[in-house]
Amino acid sequence: MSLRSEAPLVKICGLSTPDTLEAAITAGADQIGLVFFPKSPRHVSLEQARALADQARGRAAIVGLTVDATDGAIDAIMEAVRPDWLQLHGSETPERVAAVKQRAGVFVMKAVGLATAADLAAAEPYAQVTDRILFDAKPPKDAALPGGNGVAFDWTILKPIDEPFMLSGGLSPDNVAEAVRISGAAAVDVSSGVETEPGRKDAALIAAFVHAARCR
Ligand SMILES: O=C(O)c1ccccc1N[C@@H]1O[C@H](COP(=O)(O)O)[C@@H](O)[C@H]1O
Repeated sequence: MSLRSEAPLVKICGLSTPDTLEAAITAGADQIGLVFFPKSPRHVSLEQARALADQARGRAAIVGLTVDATDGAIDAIMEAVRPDWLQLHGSETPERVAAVKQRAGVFVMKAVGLATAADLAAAEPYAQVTDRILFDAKPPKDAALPGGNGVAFDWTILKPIDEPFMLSGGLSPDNVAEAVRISGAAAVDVSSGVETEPGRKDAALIAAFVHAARCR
């Protein structure tokens, strides 16, 4: 059982404007996420991402989120954006995660979708090849996106996990403190819970989320 007392690391994902990026950094976010997935309302071009990354560099860790990206796409992101982390949010195998990590030479986190405790077994093969496991909710059956759906899951199933992990899925300023308390997460990640509509981040919600995550 994980009984954490220190404040969790906070990642704000899907930032796409200089103003909301600045709001996340000012609020004290540890990591900022840039989404490279054209189906997402948070997708950014390489040019947009390069400018946002330049604004964030040295102030918060930069995470590039990809979904089953090709080597060419990974190379293009690494060259243009130079993220500190890659977040692999598709159906990448452990072998693919290891290959991406070696190719890119940065930290890699792998998202694993959970609905029930039985789904935890899917994370085991990634333990040796990833720098962090990100437990997210399994997407709804008809979802267009593999993440960023604002769907939560039963956080109690994470209680037995000993290794530090990141938690996402339907987190918001209203529930993040309880989610950390119940799950024991070392880090939290939010996208739609700090938006007023899909893809539109809100500075006040971002500040409220960071505050709520840290003040338990
Ligand atoms: O945010 C997106 O648009 C996205 C697209 C494709 C894969 C993952 C995506 N976001 C990640 O999904 C989870 C949960 O997000 P939410 O807070 O429930 O909206 C989070 O890890 C985001 O990084």
